Amino acid sequence: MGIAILSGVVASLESQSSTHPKHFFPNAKWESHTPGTSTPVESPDDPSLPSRFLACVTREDSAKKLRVTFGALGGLGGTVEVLTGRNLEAVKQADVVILCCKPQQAHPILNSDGMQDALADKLLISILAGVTISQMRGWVLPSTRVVRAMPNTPCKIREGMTVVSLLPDSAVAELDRIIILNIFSSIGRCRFLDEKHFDACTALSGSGPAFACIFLEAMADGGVMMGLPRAEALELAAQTLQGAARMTLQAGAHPAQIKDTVTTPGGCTIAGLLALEDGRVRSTIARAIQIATERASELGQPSKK
Ligand SMILES: NC(=O)C1=CN([C@@H]2O[C@H](COP(=O)(O)OP(=O)(O)OC[C@H]3O[C@@H](n4cnc5c(N)ncnc54)[C@H](OP(=O)(O)O)[C@@H]3O)[C@@H](O)[C@H]2O)C=CC1
Ligand SMILES: O=C(O)[C@@H]1CCC=N1
Repeated sequence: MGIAILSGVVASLESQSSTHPKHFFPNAKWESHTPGTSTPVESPDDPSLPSRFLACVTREDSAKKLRVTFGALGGLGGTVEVLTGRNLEAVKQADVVILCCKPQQAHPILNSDGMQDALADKLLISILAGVTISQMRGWVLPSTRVVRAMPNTPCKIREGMTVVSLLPDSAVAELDRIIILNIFSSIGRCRFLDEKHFDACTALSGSGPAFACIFLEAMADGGVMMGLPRAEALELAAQTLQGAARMTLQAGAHPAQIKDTVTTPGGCTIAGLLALEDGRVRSTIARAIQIATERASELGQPSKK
């Protein structure tokens, strides 16, 4: 997920630099550690804009993959510095850290020698499922501003959905909010929501691309069953799902209204819809979100066994 965030941010900065060159600061100090941690240091001209990125991992194999991935982006992607086993060194140089490790790795990482001091007075954005702001506050110094964000993989192509939560008593300043929006609005939609909704958001939009792709793949399979070539079936299914989603997002159409408009009386759509209802597709999908929400709440928590 860290790769998706950093790839999207880099792509966004590239497009800004070509349209608004004066807003782009290639030598500014904004560093980002991904996937383990992601750390920006502020630009001398505009402290809310990123310019330098550090990506941290523990395995040299991962580092090699990251260098290839970011190198292939070209431009700013080639400037991403990938560090192996050097979290502390990277965090010390940074103002903003994005924590992108697995939920159970947060505590050991944040409690490693020198990390609390390195994070003092900095913005720490965790994208971890399950791990609460209160838990993380207990693992850092009071001066570290802790925020949770739940992005999703489409951030990689700047079509992401990110939900951000901060506690009402949070010391998160206006500049932090601008930095958070600069990061996550540049790679898709970004919305602030109360932390009590975080597990549901984790399931719905965080895990959502996986659920949507089951539907996408199944639609394409149906087309293949009826003789369509695989590639065309997938294109038709993907563009159709995108079109329907955009009608809701851009035109404000309710899904039921879109469905009714497609459904010619006595036609083929109602025949297909009834087959879906026979398979209890709605409750199956909704229950998947429920179960995933319940599982999200367990992640990063002490085992009850
Ligand atoms: N995948 C998704 O769609 C989403 C995931 N998330 C959250 O993002 C987090 C990561 O998930 P995901 O990307 O799927 O998991 P991955 O296992 O793919 O990524 C974890 C990354 O963290 C690195 N890492 C592990 N330990 C350390 C460490 N001690 N120091 C530095 N880097 C470390 C790993 O590299 P190495 O193995 O080399 O150490 C790896 O690159 C999870 O907490 C998840 O809840 C949130 C939203 C969506
Ligand atoms: O599967 C997971 O736990 C993570 C969180 C949301 C998406 N992936």
